[in-house]
Amino acid sequence: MRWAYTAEQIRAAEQPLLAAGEPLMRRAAYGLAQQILRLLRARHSRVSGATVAALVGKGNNGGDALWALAFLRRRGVHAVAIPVGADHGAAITAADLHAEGRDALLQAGGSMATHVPEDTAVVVDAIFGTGFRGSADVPTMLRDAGVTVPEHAVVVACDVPSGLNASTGEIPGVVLPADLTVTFGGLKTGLLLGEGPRVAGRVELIDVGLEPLLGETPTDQMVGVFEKDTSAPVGAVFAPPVWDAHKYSRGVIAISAGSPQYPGAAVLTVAAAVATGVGMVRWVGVTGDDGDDDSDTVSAGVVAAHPEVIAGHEADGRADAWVLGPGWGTGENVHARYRQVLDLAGQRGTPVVLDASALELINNDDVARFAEIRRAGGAVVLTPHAGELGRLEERLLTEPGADDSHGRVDAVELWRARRMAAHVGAHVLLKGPTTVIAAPDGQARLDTTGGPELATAGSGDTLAGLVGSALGRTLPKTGSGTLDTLDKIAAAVRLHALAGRRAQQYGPFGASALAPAVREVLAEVGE
Ligand SMILES: NC(=O)C1=CN([C@@H]2O[C@H](COP(=O)(O)OP(=O)(O)OC[C@H]3O[C@@H](n4cnc5c(N)ncnc54)[C@H](OP(=O)(O)O)[C@@H]3O)[C@@H](O)[C@H]2O)[C@@H](O)CC1
Ligand SMILES: Nc1ncnc2c1ncn2[C@@H]1O[C@H](COP(=O)(O)OP(=O)(O)O)[C@@H](O)[C@H]1O
Repeated sequence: MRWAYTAEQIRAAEQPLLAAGEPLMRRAAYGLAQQILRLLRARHSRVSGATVAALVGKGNNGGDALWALAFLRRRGVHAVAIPVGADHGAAITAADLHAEGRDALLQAGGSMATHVPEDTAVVVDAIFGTGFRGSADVPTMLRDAGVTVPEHAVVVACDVPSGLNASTGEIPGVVLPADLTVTFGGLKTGLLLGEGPRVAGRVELIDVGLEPLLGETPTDQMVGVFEKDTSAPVGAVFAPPVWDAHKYSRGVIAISAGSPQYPGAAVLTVAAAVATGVGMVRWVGVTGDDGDDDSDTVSAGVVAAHPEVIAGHEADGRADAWVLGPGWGTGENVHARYRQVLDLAGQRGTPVVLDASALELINNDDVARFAEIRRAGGAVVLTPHAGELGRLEERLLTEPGADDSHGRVDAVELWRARRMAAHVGAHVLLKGPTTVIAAPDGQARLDTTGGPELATAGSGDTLAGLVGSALGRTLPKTGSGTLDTLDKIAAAVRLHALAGRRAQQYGPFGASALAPAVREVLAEVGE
C-alpha cells in the first residue's frame, strides 16, 4: 500500500532534507527526465533530436523542469524552456526563473523560447506545483502569452497539473489536462480526489528520499491508497475456504433488502454475497416474524434467483454480518427491523452494513447503539453516496448548513467522510468516482480503481453485499491476522471495481452482470 499526503505534509517533510543540503530538486528532475525518456522511446522510438518543451513558472516547480530539460539535453533532446506567468503584472522572462535550473539548462545546450516549437513531442507543464494558491486560468494565461500547445504533443505535468490544488483536488480556475503526472516525494491527495483524477492522467511517483520523514504510521492526516495494479487486499479477504471448513464456519451473511417496490435490490445484494463464496446467505424480510403476502413476493424472487438462499422473516437467527437497507424504501416496518437488528448486533458483536434506505433511518440516538456494537467486537459501516451523506449531515451534525469547513486542508470528500465517521463512531464508505473509506479513528483509504461503468442502478446494492461478505466471512488464520475492518471494506470496494472492469470487457452492462464478474475476478485472484 502507498500513502497519500497533503502538500503541507510534503513540504514539512522536505524541510530537514533541504536544510541538510540534500539535492531534492535534482532527484525529482532526474525522475521526471527518465519518465519523459520512456515516453519518447515508446511513442517516437527516438530520443536524440526529439523536442521537449517546458512551460516554466518562477518557482521550484519550474526549477524541476529546467533541471529535467538539462538532463534530457545531455541525451540529445532538443530542450526548450518557455517562461510562463507574471510578476507584479509583468510577464516573467528567463531572468525570473529558478536561477540554478536555468543555468544548468543553458550550460547543457538547451534554450529559452517564447513559443512551443511545432515539432514538440512532449510539453511539460511546470508553471505551478504545490506552491499554487488561489486561482488561475492556465489556457488563458497561455493564450495571452501567445503560447500554443500542439495537439499532437503529450502533456506531462510536473508534480501536479498547474492550477490544481495539490491537497484538495480542487481546480478554482482552469488547468491544462495532463496525459501523465510525474509527482515527487509522495502521492498528493489532490491527485486522487476531487477533480485531480480527471486532469492528472496516469500518475507516476518519484522517490526523492522523503519516505522516512513522512513515515508509514497511519495517522489521521494521511490516507492509504492500494496500488492500482494489484488486487490486494482482495486475495487475503476473499480467500478460498480452509480444508476443514463447514457452512457455519465460513460465515453466514444475513441480508434484509428489497421491498415490493424494489424487489430487484434484494436479488442484487444477495447475488453479490453468494458470488463471493460464503457458508450461507440468509434473506430476512422487513415485516414481522410472520411475514405477509407483500414480503413473500420479494422472498420468492430471491429464492427463484438463488435457491441456496435461506429466506424468512426472523431476525434472531445466525448472522456473522448483517446488511440492511438496499431497496427497503419507506415501508412502515423498516424502522422496527432496523432497531431490532442494531440491538441484536449490540448484544452479539455482529458487524452491520447500513446502506440506502437504512441510512435514512439513522439519527443521533443510534450513536450509542453503534458504540455498543463496536464494544461487543462488531463494526458498523455506512455506505452513502454524496447525496445520502448530505442528508446524514443535515440530520446528525449540529447547526445544519453551518459552514464549519473553515481551515479545511483535505479534499472535501475525505474531510466529510472522516467527520461523519468520527461523529457517529462508524466506518463511512463514501461512494463516487474516488471511493473514500474513513474509520472512526481518522484512518482512511482511497480507491480510484472503479470506472464510471459502475454508475448504474443496483451497483450500490452489489457493493453492500460485498461489504457484508467481507465483514462476515471467516478469514484463514494464516497471513490475515492484521486485516482490520478498514482493510476488509477496502477489499470489497476493490473487488467491486475489478468486477466492473471485468463486466465492461463484454460490453455495456447493468448491475446484474456484476455478481458473475465477481466470480471471475475471484477465480483469477485465487490462481
Ligand atoms: N516534494 C518534493 O520532494 C520536491 C518538490 N519540489 C518542487 O517544488 C515545487 C513547489 O515549489 P514552490 O514552493 O516554489 O512553488 P511552485 O509550485 O513552483 O509555485 C510557486 C510560484 O507560483 C506563483 N503562484 C502561486 N499561485 C499562483 C496563482 N494563483 N497565480 C499566479 N501565480 C501563482 C507564486 O508566485 P508568488 O505568489 O509567490 O508571487 C510562486 O512564484 C513542487 O511542486 C515540486 O515541483 C522539488 O523541487 C524538490 C522535491
Ligand atoms: N463516475 C464514477 N466512477 C467510478 N465509480 C462510480 C462513479 N459513479 C458511481 N460510481 C460507483 O458506483 C456505485 C454506485 O452506487 P449507488 O449510487 O449506491 O448506486 P445504486 O444506489 O443505484 O445501487 C458506487 O460504488 C460508486 O462508487
